[in-house]
Amino acid sequence: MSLFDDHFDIIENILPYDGVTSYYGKIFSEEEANGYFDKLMTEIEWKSDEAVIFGKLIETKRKVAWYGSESFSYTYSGRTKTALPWNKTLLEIKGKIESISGETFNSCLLNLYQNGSEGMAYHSDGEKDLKDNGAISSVSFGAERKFNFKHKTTKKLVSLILENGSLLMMKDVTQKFWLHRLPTTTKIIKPRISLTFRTIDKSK
Ligand SMILES: O=C(O)CCC(=O)C(=O)O
Ligand SMILES: [Fe+2]
Repeated sequence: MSLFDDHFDIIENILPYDGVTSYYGKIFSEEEANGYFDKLMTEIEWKSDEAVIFGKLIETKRKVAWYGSESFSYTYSGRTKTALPWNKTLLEIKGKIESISGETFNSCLLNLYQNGSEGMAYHSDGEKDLKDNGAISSVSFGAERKFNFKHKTTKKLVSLILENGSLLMMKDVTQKFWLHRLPTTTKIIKPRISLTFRTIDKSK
């Protein structure tokens, strides 16, 4: 299948300035997306996330997993993790987003939020192991959730809904100027999985 066989209602840039973040909408059919959701629930080695906050080791409710092309180690929130090898499902999804976007990725952080009480606070993904200004692709399965961006200095807010089977691509200087979060909500009672594909720069 060529790039041009796919037609999406892409929003080229949801940000008004200081970065490029494209929303491709649903890149998988409802049926495909639900199939991937079920596979990822059972195939992925989900673990509670651990973070060191104010010198204390805490466990988050959100579950995570870390996969990659090599057994990369990845440090965030003061903890180092080692990537598991890709499985068939992840390679399929990775292939699809690479063909759509023309970008390549060598690792993926997966998040499982059981319901709206679980989210992720404002942060940017400019970790030192990542390629500078490398694209970060976030694919969503399951419950639709709101997603917010906040500019680091102007405090401008941008909000969108991440649909089942959708792709959001943060590129260029987005991480440098904007924070993003998955806000919690009492309205959502179903689980959501996100896959955030990244590029680890081994020379760093
Ligand atoms: O779940 C999401 O869509 C966001 C995840 C995220 O920001 C991250 O893993 O860094
Ligand atoms: Fe993030």
